[in-house]
Amino acid sequence: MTVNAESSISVAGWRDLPAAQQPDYPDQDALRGVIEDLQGYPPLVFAGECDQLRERLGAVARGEAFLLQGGDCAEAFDQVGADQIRAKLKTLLQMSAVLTYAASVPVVKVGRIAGQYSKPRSKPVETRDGVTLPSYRGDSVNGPEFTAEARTPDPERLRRMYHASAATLNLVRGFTTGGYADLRQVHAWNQDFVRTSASGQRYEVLAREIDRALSFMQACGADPAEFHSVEFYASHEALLLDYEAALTRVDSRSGKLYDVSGHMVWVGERTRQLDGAHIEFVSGIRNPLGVKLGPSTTVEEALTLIDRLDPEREPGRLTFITRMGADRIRDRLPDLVEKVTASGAQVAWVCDPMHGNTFEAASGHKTRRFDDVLDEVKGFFEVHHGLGTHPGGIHVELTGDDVTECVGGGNEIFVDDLHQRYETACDPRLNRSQSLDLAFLVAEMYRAQ
Ligand SMILES: O=C[C@H](O)[C@H](O)COP(=O)(O)O
Ligand SMILES: C=C(OP(=O)(O)O)C(=O)O
Repeated sequence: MTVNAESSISVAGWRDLPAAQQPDYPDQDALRGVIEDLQGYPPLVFAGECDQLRERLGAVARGEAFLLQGGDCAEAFDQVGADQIRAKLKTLLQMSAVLTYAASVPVVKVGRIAGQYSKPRSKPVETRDGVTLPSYRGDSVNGPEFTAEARTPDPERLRRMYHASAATLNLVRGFTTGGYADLRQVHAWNQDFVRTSASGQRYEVLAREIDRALSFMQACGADPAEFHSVEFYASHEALLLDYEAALTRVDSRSGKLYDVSGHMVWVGERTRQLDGAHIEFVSGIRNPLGVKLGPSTTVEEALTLIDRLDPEREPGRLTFITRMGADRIRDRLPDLVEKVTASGAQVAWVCDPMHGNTFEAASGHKTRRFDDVLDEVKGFFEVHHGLGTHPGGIHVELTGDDVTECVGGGNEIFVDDLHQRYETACDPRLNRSQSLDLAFLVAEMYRAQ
């Protein structure tokens, strides 16, 4: 890889276009200094890994695999610890084991991890007791504390994001290849969950079937390498374009540009304007791309996004992550899927059942109901079943910790419990038990089809 893509093949076109949701840095010289440094830092991921993920997502688009994408709403610098990273990974591995069995296809595992530090916000400022300050935009931009100092965008935080992402990826690579992800161990954790969770009985049949399948494999002497390590990829929202551009490099093998800040990047619902900087930027990189599609998305927008981002119609290049809301998915999704499919494009369709289902509880906590999350996934499966298309996966905000941020689930959390462990830096996440509930329930849906 050569450094600084902007001096060779260009991704610089985005600079002439309006870029939504960018921080207003008071010190532009400091920003330039950090960006120059970042341009010289080593890649966090390799182009070949991005290509491999694109191939895996190609299988999702063709209906031969399922995508499990999940992790924090917003990673935080003070949460880059072994325990937190291990707990997230453990939860994703447990979910993936259940889904693999139920779907009988490979599950492509992608974390919202090692780079998910930047948040688009509905409002640029926040007012408390008559004091107005810039909104918190993620640890890569400013601090969550409500003081003028913390809320002032600081470019040094971009450097911290790079180092936090590198440390996280390093540990994730160790965990996923160094024995921690052994399928028998993951299955034992799931059995433990089934035994101890309030809703566990419901999942006993499935857990027993998985147990028998594993025992059968063992009796046959089958012990494939895939049982002992997993492929795991990192993704985040490509929001801060100065950072993403600084980490965009020319791949020496192909001469093409890759954003080496993560394997997959996505463009969010608030920044996917067709004439905006974000779509222009990602159109120039070879990473597999996601685009979030909310309930206002028109068929024309979806088709234009395909023309811009996947002109070669390459399965795996583009994933549409729909986030309609439980009450709208059955209305809004069918037309999009039908017309996109009729156009001949082979995108992967993935359901984010979180972002269309947020509401504010009387206590002031932003929350989501587990039942709405589940209902949106159900609607997603129903729509695809009705059209004969592939429900390609789920994209979920979750943590491995026992937080109390979303209400409902097997070990029911009530609105009055929210204050107990409400720790998210931005939006509410499913906790470990709710995440596993979701995996078992999605597995049941898959089998019902
Ligand atoms: O995670 C997504 C967005 O950043 C988040 O939903 C925005 O939340 P806000 O409406 O509180 O700004
Ligand atoms: C901001 C996010 O989602 P959306 O763009 O769908 O609102 C997110 O996934 O963090």
